[in-house]
Amino acid sequence: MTDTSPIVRLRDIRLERGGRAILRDINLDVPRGQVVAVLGPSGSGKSTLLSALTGQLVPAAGTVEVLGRAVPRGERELLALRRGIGVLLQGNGLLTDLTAAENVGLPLRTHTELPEPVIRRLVLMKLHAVGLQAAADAYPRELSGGMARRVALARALALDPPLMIYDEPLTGLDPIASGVVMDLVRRLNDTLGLTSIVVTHHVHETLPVADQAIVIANGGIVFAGTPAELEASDDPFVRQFLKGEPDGPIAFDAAPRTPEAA
Ligand SMILES: Nc1ncnc2c1ncn2[C@@H]1O[C@H](COP(=O)(O)OP(=O)(O)OP(=O)(O)O)[C@@H](O)[C@H]1O
Repeated sequence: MTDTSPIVRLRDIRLERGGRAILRDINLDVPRGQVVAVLGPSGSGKSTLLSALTGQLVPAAGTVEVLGRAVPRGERELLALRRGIGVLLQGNGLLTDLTAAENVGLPLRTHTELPEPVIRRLVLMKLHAVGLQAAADAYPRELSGGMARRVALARALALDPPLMIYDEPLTGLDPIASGVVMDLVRRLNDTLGLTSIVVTHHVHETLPVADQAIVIANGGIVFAGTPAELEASDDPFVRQFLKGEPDGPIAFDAAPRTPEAA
């Protein structure tokens, strides 16, 4: 039977950093199979939200369920959960003295006891999935920014996680490389049966491949809906964010300012 429960479920979440509430009253369901864009101005708390999904940040209030279970506290259980979450971080995180293939093979060598020929085969499959099989023996410095991002993506996919999290996947990429990466995010999501959460402020590159979008601002979710609904919204928060205007209901420094957020 197909599991129709949300792959991520947040209920009444409050997230604090340094004793200050960054996000409050967050409720969110991420349905399986979707690409969900998490948008918001710099400093609004997008990365903070992600850290609650991976168990790096324990909420001050509320519940977080990922992959059908409450995010655990224990180190061993957290490691098991994280094997089911592929994370592509902003800086790629590729090891410079390893080839593309060795970078992609790293999670397989660290977390499985698969024999070397099987690992080699899996690595080539992952590189093929991102269109870079021919670059297997190249070092990161020999790759363009877009290619390096795709190698990092192949590595995030190495353990076949059902949930992919992308934190600003387009940072530093030109428009063509950005298009290639976002197309890949969508295609891999659909062909591998994944769910993808894409945190970004690259709204116009991300919305075309997203099923749902949420906008975070002023310490909460100010919009949740489809990209078409987002574009059509006349909510002042949404309009200000989409137009990138400094004046409006979103505080310029994006720090929560209301008394209850203190
Ligand atoms: N370790 C920390 N201690 C204290 N405050 C923090 C910490 N990390 C982040 N913050 C604060 O939390 C707020 C949200 O930061 P966060 O990185 O989640 O925002 P973001 O939306 O991901 O921003 P960006 O788009 O710039 O990456 C910011 O005001 C930031 O200064």
